Amino acid sequence: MRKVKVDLGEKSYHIVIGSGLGEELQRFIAAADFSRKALLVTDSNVGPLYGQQIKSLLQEAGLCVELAEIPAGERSKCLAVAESLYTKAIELGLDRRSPIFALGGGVVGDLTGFVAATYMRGVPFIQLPTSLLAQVDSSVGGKVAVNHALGKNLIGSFYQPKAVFMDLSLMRTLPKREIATGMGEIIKYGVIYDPDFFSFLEQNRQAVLNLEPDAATHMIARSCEIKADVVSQDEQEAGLRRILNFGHTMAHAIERETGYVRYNHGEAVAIGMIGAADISCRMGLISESVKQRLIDLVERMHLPLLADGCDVDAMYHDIFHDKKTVGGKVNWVLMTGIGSVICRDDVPEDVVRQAMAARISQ
Ligand SMILES: NC(=O)c1ccc[n+]([C@@H]2O[C@H](COP(=O)([O-])OP(=O)(O)OC[C@H]3O[C@@H](n4cnc5c(N)ncnc54)[C@H](O)[C@@H]3O)[C@@H](O)[C@H]2O)c1
Ligand SMILES: O=C(O)C(=O)C[C@@H](O)[C@H](O)[C@H](O)COP(=O)(O)O
Ligand SMILES: [Zn+2]
Repeated sequence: MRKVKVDLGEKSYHIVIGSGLGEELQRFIAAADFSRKALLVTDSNVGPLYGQQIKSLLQEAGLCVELAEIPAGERSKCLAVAESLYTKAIELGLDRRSPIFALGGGVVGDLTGFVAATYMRGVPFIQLPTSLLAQVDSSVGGKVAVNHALGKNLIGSFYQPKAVFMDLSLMRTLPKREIATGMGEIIKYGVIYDPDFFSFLEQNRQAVLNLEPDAATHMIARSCEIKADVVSQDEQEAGLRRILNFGHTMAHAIERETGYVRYNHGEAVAIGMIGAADISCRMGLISESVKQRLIDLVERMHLPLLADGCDVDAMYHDIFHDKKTVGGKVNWVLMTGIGSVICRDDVPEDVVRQAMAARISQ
């Protein structure tokens, strides 16, 4: 078992990483000051696999738990589904100390966190991430949100969980495509922070894709350490935290233009990272060979290099809804090498358009 601390003063919490974490979770609940009534939110794929098992664990720990199942998929990350969860919470009589647990991927985590942040102005929230992407990224750091028809994650808050329990054994049912999806965000950590981690991924590609225990534990723990380090220094994205958004300016435009269904988030991030590397190259910040190293790793992790169903004008329009766009200026996270990035708000329109055109299937 590994533990990583997210150091945020009174809001600090631990990420617990291991296989079969039931007892750890029960000990945490026993020590917490929660009301008895609790809500466990999951989705229609994860619920049938693990819903009852986790519900029983929580009941054994003394909670009176109701299971709420939302339809699987990004489309559920919306205000209408959030409202159905508020209704459930009110009907169950959840009070200000009632914990809400998110059991699932990033969709369940972001949506449930948003509900926990806003129901009665905030109730305890615990992340039980089950997808690779959720374990390495979305369950950590407290960004909670729902999507709006006009853009990704546009309605949200910063709301930290009380704890995160990552049980690697729950990922044995994860489809291969979802493992590759998680790799999109994992590669990001190598690019923005840690060249040795990037090399580790290059050298252990098959072991990490197979989620072999040692390789997977290192990959997940190192990703969490990097995210925890960044978030601990800049919880609300005043500066440094922007680097966690590497690849996301184009990714969010691709997701919006394809209705949030054609590409998984981590796939869109993979395409967006190459787009950002391309801009970096055109701006003279990196060489072609550095960009190619990223392209090679993305491709070898079975992630897409090009987006179908997008056009440059629409994507260019979308980036002005990005949260890093301030005063009409888009803040791009660009590479200066493998392991280092900078923010630039002076990328010319034609450079952005050329890089976008290069990422679109013709
Ligand atoms: N808050 C953040 O910091 C942050 C960071 C990264 C991504 N995100 C968000 O996370 C979302 C993407 O998360 P995701 O990739 O986990 O998508 P997801 O939640 O849709 O999960 C992917 C698929 O895998 C299934 N699944 C999950 N765990 C499983 C398991 N153990 N066995 C079998 N199937 C399982 C789900 O039902 C779903 O069909 C996006 O909305 C993205 O914007 C948020
Ligand atoms: O935690 C962060 O900070 C991130 O940017 C992580 C991203 O991987 C994640 O997709 C996040 O939800 C994007 O945030 P947004 O603020 O661009 O919506
Ligand atoms: Zn992301």
